[in-house]
Amino acid sequence: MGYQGEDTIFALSSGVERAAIAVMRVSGPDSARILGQMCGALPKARQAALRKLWQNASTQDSVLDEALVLWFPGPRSYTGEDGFELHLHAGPAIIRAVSAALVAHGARPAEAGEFTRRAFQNGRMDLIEAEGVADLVAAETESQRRQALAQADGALSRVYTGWAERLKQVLAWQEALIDFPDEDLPPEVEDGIRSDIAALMDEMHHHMQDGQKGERIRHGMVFAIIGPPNAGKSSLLNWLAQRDAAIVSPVAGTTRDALEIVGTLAGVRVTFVDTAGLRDTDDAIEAEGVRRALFHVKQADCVIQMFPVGSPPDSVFDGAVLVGNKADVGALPASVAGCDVVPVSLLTGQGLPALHAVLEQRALALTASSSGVPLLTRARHGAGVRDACACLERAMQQDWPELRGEELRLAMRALGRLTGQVGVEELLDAIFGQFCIGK
Ligand SMILES: Nc1nc2c(ncn2[C@@H]2O[C@H](COP(=O)(O)OP(=O)(O)OP(=O)(O)O)[C@@H](O)[C@H]2O)c(=O)[nH]1
Ligand SMILES: [K+]
Ligand SMILES: [Mg+2]
Repeated sequence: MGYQGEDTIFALSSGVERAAIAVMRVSGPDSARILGQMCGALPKARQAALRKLWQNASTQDSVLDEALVLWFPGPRSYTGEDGFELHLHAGPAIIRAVSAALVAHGARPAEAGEFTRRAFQNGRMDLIEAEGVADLVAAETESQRRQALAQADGALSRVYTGWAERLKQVLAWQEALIDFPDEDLPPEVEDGIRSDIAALMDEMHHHMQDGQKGERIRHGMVFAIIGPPNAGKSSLLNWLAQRDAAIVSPVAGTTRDALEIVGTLAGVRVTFVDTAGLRDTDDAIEAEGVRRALFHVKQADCVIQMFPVGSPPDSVFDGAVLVGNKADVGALPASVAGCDVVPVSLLTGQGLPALHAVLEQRALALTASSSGVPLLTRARHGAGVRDACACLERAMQQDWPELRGEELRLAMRALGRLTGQVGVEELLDAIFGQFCIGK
């Protein structure tokens, strides 16, 4: 038998909004006893059975609900422990009564992430996969769903365990050098070690450079719309939002506070920020708006720089999508300062599908893996890979075989911490505390 939590825990595992059915999930050593006390003889393992639920089945005292009951004996369960699920009618009074009965029989409410934590401690999944489960529950967009599903399924874990396996090989060669210093080991051994380490470092560097992309998918990106007053920035925001989110008027300096709306581009969550028109001004409030606009430019993953016909900008922000507006009233240049202009008219709608396609391409480029390797999705992963890489760098500079071996071992430890194979006890509270109750 694997890890058993001391307590038997329960939680409502379906959403909290009004629904027809509520799923109560129970896990722990007393599961069989408690289920027996509530519904009599246990149903067949992993097969749904319709049962009356009682406060006490043996005396047929107080029927609580009629429910679908699923019995999951360990270790082939989500947590690896004995557990069961009750699919209840979702009335709040039923949920309260069943919860009270579970407590009366000795179970206690689960803490956030406790089911998945037990699954991890029972070896049902590693830490990276557990984090994928948390992301899956929180996924709102297509790209978040795809990324979390792959991670929960072990795609990212396989990258890290693959690196750890290769390091183990390198370490074996390194130990041969330590154990047989006087033998005539061929010089290829030393060369092989160095080139293997170099190849690993190369892959780690690529992975770290892609690091922001996975986090962009998880958290979403920010696209800031900036430009001079009356360029049509708020008009563009409204078109992206498909509603009148921002005030549009012919008065220059209409927008003061930055205004954010959330949408998606190519399945990626994007927050669009409309900002105050950039210009020198004596108006203190407008000046504060300009200061905030420039702040948003710094924070943004992508800048949409707008200008109206007749007023091309002197300079273009680094990496900006440059949009020329009001194509209906005059001609726009094909490019400004070496940057292509996307010509549009928010008034007539001309050029807007093409602009949308450009923005989608940008969203994809900012989130696509450049190496084909799954993206790292959390700062924790970035820090772990960085640690491993730093050890390898020191290993490369080491001439003493023993010291190089030590650095290789430390690099393996850093990778082991990522998947939860070594020394993570102190991390677990932080990681699983971010889960919702019932997962
Ligand atoms: N002719 C024409 N007018 C436009 C177009 N797009 C916007 N406008 C008008 O230009 C004026 C300014 O538009 P806004 O969207 O408020 O411009 P803004 O950049 O947000 O302006 P500030 O918030 O003041 O910086 C409004 O009167 C719009 O109706 C366009 O494509 N063609
Ligand atoms: K305006
Ligand atoms: Mg505006």
